[in-house]
Amino acid sequence: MKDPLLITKEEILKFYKPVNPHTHKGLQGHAVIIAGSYGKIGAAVLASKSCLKSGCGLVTTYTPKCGYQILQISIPEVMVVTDENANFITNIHLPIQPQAIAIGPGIGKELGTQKAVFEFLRVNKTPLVLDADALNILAENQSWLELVPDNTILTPHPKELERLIGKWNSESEKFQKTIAFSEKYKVIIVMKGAPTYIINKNQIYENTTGNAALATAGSGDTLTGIITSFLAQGYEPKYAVKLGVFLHGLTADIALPQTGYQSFIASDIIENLGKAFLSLDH
Ligand SMILES: NC(=O)C1=CN([C@@H]2O[C@H](COP(=O)(O)OP(=O)(O)OC[C@H]3O[C@@H](n4cnc5c(N)ncnc54)[C@H](OP(=O)(O)O)[C@@H]3O)[C@@H](O)[C@H]2O)[C@@H](O)CC1
Ligand SMILES: Nc1ncnc2c1ncn2[C@@H]1O[C@H](COP(=O)(O)OP(=O)(O)O)[C@@H](O)[C@H]1O
Ligand SMILES: [Mg+2]
Repeated sequence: MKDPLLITKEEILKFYKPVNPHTHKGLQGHAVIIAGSYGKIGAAVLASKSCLKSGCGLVTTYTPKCGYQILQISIPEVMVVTDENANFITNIHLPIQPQAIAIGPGIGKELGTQKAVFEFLRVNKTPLVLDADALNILAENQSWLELVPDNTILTPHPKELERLIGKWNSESEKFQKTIAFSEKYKVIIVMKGAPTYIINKNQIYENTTGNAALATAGSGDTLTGIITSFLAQGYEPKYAVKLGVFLHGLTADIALPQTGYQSFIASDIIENLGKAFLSLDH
């Protein structure tokens, strides 16, 4: 295994694009977040808000009917399209053509949702981020991975990774299996953890930001929103993923002196995105 390349501010600044003063929301990208089910609409809220707060021009969230008011009231800037089902997603129909789509946070594994994910993957050609239950559904239906576009970004935590690639007996076996999976399906894998690694075929990158404050519910959901935002803004997947992982971790490093480890919650990631961006501009 090659030594990982470090994701540092210096590396990020090689491809980071400051916002063009003449841009408008139509140029800043339109992202769709497919997320949520009864009791887990918070995952949709966190992913959608972090997507908007990372510079995406327009965000549409696709969620079951029970998420409609929650989303409209908690984030008025986000547009909402609802599924025909009240409590979970059963049939994904998007009335728009976005530049990037994320699917998975909080969607659950109901049979109807599994079928909707299959139908979606069968027709979708848009750059994609797969997280949480979308990964769990794919782990149980591995042949569907053939439907995933090249350079799709997968963001498993260790348990989700294990469901996808099987158990490992050592760290080096974990990397070997993840590299093999990335090569087989031509996907980019964010191996979330402390630290987070990015596996892009046989390239390995190690993130240098973040701390244990991120060990809190919904912090992965916000990472999904952030990466999807950069994909929608036109960053190539290999750059969207590095910028997303780096800034996500940086929010926790910035917040730590104020929040300590214990009182930091996923909403603090979103709250500190502004300072994280500003630190790239200086
Ligand atoms: N507010 C909302 O709406 C929220 C909604 N959410 C949504 O809920 C859904 C279920 O997601 P989930 O990740 O909680 O459940 P699941 O996939 O069974 O994994 C849990 C198991 O994995 C392991 N594990 C995890 N991390 C690990 C690590 N770093 N290192 C090592 N092990 C680790 C750990 O296993 P253990 O150590 O306990 O054996 C743990 O028990 C999903 O759709 C998500 O988006 C959540 O985002 C929360 C906020
Ligand atoms: N101890 C830690 N140090 C650094 N980052 C961490 C730590 N614990 C968790 N994280 C980060 O927090 C996020 C957790 O993601 P995930 O488990 O999917 O959360 P959720 O599903 O609740 O949103 C990942 O980005 C992971 O790297
Ligand atoms: Mg998660």
